[in-house]
Amino acid sequence: MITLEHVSKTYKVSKRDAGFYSACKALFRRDYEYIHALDDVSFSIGEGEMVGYIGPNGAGKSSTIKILSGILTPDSGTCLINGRVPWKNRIEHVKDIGVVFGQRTQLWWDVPVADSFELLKEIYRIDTASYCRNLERLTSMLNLADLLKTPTRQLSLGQRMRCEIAASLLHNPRILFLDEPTIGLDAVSKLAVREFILQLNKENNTTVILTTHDMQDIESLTNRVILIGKGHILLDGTLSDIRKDFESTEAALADFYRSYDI
Ligand SMILES: Nc1ncnc2c1ncn2[C@@H]1O[C@H](COP(=O)(O)OP(=O)(O)OP(=O)(O)O)[C@@H](O)[C@H]1O
Repeated sequence: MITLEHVSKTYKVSKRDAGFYSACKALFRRDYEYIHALDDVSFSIGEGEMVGYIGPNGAGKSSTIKILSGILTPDSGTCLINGRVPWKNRIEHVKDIGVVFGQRTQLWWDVPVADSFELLKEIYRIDTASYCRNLERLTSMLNLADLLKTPTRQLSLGQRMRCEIAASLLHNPRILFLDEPTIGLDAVSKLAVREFILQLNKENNTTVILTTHDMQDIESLTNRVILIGKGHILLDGTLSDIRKDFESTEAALADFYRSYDI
């Protein structure tokens, strides 16, 4: 269903020292630095799988998710999702995927959440019957009834995240990309979000790819983990492959990161 083969991505960023002299110099001559975010990344994920995509800061997780969702084009390599190349068939591809970036919003800041949902209905061209059915189900599962009339800017982080997750699922996607979906949530909201994702996977067989630094998210949601460090895939297995004799997954991961110098 999802295949990524030999994908590499390098960012070219301009660099300059601080200060007026450097700013003037940069007008005439720019220095560039190349950041190899992904280097020969390959994996495949089957329908209905729940996979944790983990690694330290700057490892390349978000870059991978952006490539999988069609936002970013890799420099080399191939990616096929349900037979489509995400960055080439974007319009068709977005109908199949839902994306939640925990640090960004897809809701319009100043309008009530319900209006954002209506806009998404038009953008995704969701027919009215399925929209109403999905909205009703998501409202009850994520406990949104009291939030729908509130403008996004007035929601707490946890409330907003529940609305973000609902927004990403209104069009019934077969694949859900979650990039740190529980960041900053309190314990109750975390549990509610986890429970919801489990239920979604069980009932709809939705494929879920989850990136997070929260090992409890990984432990409770996924049975397969792909570990990336400095743009390379280091491990594709289970949490017990990482954990081995360590007391906690965090300790095992820290040791793993140290041993790979990542
Ligand atoms: N738009 C960009 N321009 C330049 N460099 C970028 C850009 N986006 C990411 N990078 C760099 O690419 C590398 C991988 O970044 P990425 O955001 O994919 O990592 P990540 O694993 O998601 O990190 P985190 O856990 O901190 O979110 C980092 O070194 C980052 O600085």
